[in-house]
Amino acid sequence: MSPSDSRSGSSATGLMPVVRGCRPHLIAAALFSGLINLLNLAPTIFMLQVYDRVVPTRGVPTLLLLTLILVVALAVYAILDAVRMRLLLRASMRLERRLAPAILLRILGSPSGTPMERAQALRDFDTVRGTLTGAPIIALFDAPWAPIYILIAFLLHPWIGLLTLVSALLLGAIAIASERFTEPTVAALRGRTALAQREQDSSIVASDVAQALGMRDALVTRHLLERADLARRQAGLSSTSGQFLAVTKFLRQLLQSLALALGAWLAVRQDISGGAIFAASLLLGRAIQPVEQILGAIKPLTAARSAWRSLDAFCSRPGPDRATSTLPAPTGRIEVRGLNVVAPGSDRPILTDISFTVQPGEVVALVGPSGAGKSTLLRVLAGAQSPDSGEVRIDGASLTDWNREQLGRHLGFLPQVPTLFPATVHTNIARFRSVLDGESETLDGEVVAAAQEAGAHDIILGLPNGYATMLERGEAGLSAGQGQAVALARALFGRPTLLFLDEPNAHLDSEGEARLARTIEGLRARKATVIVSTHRTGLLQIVDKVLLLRDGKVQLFDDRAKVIRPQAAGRPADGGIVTAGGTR
Ligand SMILES: Nc1ncnc2c1ncn2[C@@H]1O[C@H](COP(=O)(O)OP(=O)(O)OP(=O)(O)O)[C@@H](O)[C@H]1O
Repeated sequence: MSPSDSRSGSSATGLMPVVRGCRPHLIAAALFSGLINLLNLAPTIFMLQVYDRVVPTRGVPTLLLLTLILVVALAVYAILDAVRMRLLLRASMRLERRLAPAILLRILGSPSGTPMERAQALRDFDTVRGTLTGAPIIALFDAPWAPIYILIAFLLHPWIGLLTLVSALLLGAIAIASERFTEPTVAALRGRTALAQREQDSSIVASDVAQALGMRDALVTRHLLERADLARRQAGLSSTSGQFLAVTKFLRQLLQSLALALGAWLAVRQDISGGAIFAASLLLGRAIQPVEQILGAIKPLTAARSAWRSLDAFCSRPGPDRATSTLPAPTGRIEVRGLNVVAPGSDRPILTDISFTVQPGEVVALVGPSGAGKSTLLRVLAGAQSPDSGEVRIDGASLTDWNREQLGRHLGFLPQVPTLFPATVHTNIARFRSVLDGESETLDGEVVAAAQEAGAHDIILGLPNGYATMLERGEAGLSAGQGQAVALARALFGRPTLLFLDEPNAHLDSEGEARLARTIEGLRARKATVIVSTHRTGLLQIVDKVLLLRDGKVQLFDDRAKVIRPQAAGRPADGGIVTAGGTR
């Protein structure tokens, strides 16, 4: 079963519907928390009974019975505590099962947000899921039980009840003040830490280039400054939280001792029994414990809440889960109508009002100066980037109506940067099909066929482990030409009928270019539609049409024969484009 089949929670916008599915576990955990908190009173009651019943009467059998009851109560307490943790674990697993596929699909399958925002979304999810099984959530469940302890304290004596109530309110107020003080810093720190981590990761990946360009010291200084700033803010936050914690600890000790003193005074006045002196102190401790726990849990709970909000906002954006139709395999007709793309975060046009039609089996060369928009156009055609307006139709159906996974199997895309994944060459070429369908000889055959069609078979056999060569860091372990050859084989895997190739000859020698020309001839022979961008002119001799882009606009789209100057025998192919305006 593929993730797209199992994303039960992905169709709803936002996360609440899925979280509602965890409600039974959370309600049960809350109920168990109630029982646990009631059983938490067992030692207090035991002590009251021992002082007031056993000691005055010297009743050893009563003591034995009371001890037995206490042992049973504490054992049940321990069991319930373990069951409560199991319930929370199951809620967390459920969240993982129901939400992780939807979030991963959104992260990997939709253009929602920048890559950094998408990476952050998964970290946010892990924070939320982790909080569900940790001490902070337990503190939340225990908090409502403080009033019960206060009530019992009132039953002991109104003065003891009042002191317990005041103590809980005082410590509660400190908890709230601490939250108010620290929340903005926690949120800001979280964003800055994530940014600093991403910047450090980028520097590590590009450290070789930085060294070559003499940028090492500057980068080290930049990160040190960043780290110093973060450390300063973290220290400020810890110091504020620490002060609140210190005040809380002081008050706790003081109030418990005061409870003891108050109990003793009431006992001297014979208002309460001797046992109630210690019970008063214990009860006060129990009543303020949940408050203290909440104080300690504020930081993680605030972080989890802010992670939750960002995740909810991310999941409320348009996702990949629009209902799409499974259509017949495309024949390869491409219609582009009024396509416009602007640079992200600005209104600078990259592509303006692009319209053209390519018939099945045609080979089109996409040419134009650097920055003309060729790569952007190919990315839009392949569905790797969404246009700001206009549309691309494949066999009459808009790209947005196609089931992307289905269309992807009929589509080959060679991006300008090969973008190989950390896996074996085989897995890369097979587009990770083995993960869904398992290894098979048929799959091996298809991989080798694609590599042969791309002219990459011999290159791959020359790698240390051939097709099993592990690309630890994508194409980093390969030469530029090898990386491009593997990426071309991946584009040709599964004999696609639509091919979008971005400068496939960028790293090829003349022999490689001739091989590429044969590959494209082969594609034309099997009626595949090919749009290939190139700066080199050799390929122009074998295409059917030429599309010239300049400043993001179509300058010319016509049959090759009408626009390319024929190649003179014995001359290197310059393939100059001839238009009414002269040679380009
Ligand atoms: N992510 C981006 N953010 C902002 N501008 C971008 C982005 N990607 C591309 N551009 C801009 O879009 C324009 C077209 O870029 P594109 O890579 O499509 O050109 P190209 O014709 O393929 O160039 P080349 O031949 O050098 O590869 C350029 O001006 C580039 O600065």
